[in-house]
Amino acid sequence: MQRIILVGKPNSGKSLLFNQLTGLRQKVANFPGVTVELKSGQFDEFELIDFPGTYSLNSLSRDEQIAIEKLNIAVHDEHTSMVVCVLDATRLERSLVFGLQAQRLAEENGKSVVFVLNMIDEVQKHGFEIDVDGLQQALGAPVFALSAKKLIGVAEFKKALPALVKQGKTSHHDIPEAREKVIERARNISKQYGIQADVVLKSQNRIDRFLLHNVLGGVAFLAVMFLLFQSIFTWATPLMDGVEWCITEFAHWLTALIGPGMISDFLNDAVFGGVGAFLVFVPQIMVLTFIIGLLEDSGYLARAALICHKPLSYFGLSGRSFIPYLSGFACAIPGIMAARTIESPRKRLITMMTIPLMSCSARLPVYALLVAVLIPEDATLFGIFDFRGAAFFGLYLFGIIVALIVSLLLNRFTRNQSDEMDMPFILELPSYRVPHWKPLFHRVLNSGKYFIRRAAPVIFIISLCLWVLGYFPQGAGLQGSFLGQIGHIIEPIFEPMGLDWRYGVAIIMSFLAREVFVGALGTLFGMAGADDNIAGLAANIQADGLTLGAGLGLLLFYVVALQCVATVATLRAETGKGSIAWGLMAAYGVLAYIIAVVTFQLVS
Ligand SMILES: Nc1nc2c(ncn2[C@@H]2O[C@H](COP(=O)(O)OP(=O)(O)OP(=O)(O)O)[C@@H](O)[C@H]2O)c(=O)[nH]1
Ligand SMILES: [Mg+2]
Repeated sequence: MQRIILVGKPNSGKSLLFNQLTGLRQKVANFPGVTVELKSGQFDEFELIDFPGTYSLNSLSRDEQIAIEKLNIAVHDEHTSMVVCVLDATRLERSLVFGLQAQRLAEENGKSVVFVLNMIDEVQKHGFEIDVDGLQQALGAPVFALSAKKLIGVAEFKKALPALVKQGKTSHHDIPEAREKVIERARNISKQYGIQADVVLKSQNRIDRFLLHNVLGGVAFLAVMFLLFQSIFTWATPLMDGVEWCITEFAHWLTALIGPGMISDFLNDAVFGGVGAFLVFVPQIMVLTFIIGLLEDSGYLARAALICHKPLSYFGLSGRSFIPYLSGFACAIPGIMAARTIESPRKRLITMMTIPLMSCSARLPVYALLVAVLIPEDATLFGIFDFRGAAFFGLYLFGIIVALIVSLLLNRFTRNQSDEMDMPFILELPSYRVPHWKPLFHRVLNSGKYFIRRAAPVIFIISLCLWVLGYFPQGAGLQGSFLGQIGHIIEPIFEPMGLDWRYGVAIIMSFLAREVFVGALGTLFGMAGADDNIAGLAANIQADGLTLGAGLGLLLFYVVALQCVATVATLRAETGKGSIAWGLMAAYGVLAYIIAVVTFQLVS
């Protein structure tokens, strides 16, 4: 199959164009360095490959190096027929530095080149027009002006591309090799055909004067972060109540239909109690995805990274660590992958090792459940903020603080002379944009679907096993059941945390996946006879008398413990060392246990 490769400056809209051409849904966001791996899809009869963005052929960061290596391989490959180079029309000069280098590389190897002048809608919005024919002449290759977002010119491009690929017309232009010369030519071309950069920058600067201000910028940053975590709780509550109501009503209806007996016990305890208790929290994960998506699409993230650079560098991290950290709030795995954009190998390693301390969405159900148990519903902070929301913020903050302390220690232990010379922190600030709503809503829906698909089967199987072990021998009650007997053996481990064996079983099971904690507890409490309040697990736990110290200790345990096999596998792949990955799992496990025990002893 003939291959088309899609290259260009970071944040120029390659992935969005890739999605429009292939119908796939690769991640698109408004900051440089979103795509860190090659992604492949099909367009027409061709294979289309989306590359990570690169500023030039001599780059330092890991993701760009990978892209450059792969680009070199691709242009030598006989299957590659065309290089499509995406230019950001609002930042023509910067796009052309890599664009011209890529054109030279492609033409040297006999591949044809086409330029896409993307973001043309933003140029038009400012009342400008670009002389596409002139630009075409200057570059000596076809140029398609389009907007991958507003779909201007995309249909024409789709129509013309196959013929151009088949034609395979290659030409040779005299493009200089030296970087300075390339920069000079890029500047000349953009001066002649591009729009004046300050037109676009003006409105951006006005906002940045506030958001990047020494003091106000910091305050705005903290406010944004606080609102983020507050809203996870407050926005999601009505949705969660809705889901809970539906599950409870359905459970009552179905069990009434079936009548009492073993099947009805099973449905109540394992299915509605276990899987149902977990489903209640899915809206929260969707709200979190929505808010992170808003931040990513608006262009604020790059500013936040800039604000955080100085404070983060005290801990041996870089401003570039911020975006991987924030991705870690959704899930550690893409967060660890995103760390590839960090230039310094040591900072990259420290960032990867501490990302698992960012509270990922799998912890949300556990937090929400225990916070609901420990804090009364109508408690407010200063009469405005929901106390439960503030507690959420506190938990996330605790994870961040532990991550910073661990980074500081790792930085002390691994520092050596050679990397004392820090590279300057350079990050391109993207334009502020209105979020692209449709993909954002798709992403939100997908996050819910993905979460259910990933966790529900595991929770179902575990609930089933727990239920069988807890139901038999029949009539012995939960305490006398097989599960109870096993539970009593492990109980001494959890006693110092102030927890009985039922929590112990749920904690051990949650090393498979954190969400299992909620499902397992749901099943266990369901079997203990509290089944008139099926999905209302929080109320059941409250009635059972979980103490504040033990509950708080348990929460902090979940903040710190690394209970995710997939994360360990990713850490192993990205660091190249299994010992680091498994070592971290053990170390965070022990630390979490100690924190929980100390909290229980202090608070009780
Ligand atoms: N206004 C406008 N925005 C666009 C257009 N194309 C892409 N964008 C936005 O530009 C941002 C970057 O898009 P991506 O497709 O992620 O860019 P990329 O080139 O793949 O970036 P990297 O993966 O970081 O190299 C996103 O916020 C897109 O919504 C366009 O034609 N017009
Ligand atoms: Mg991309």
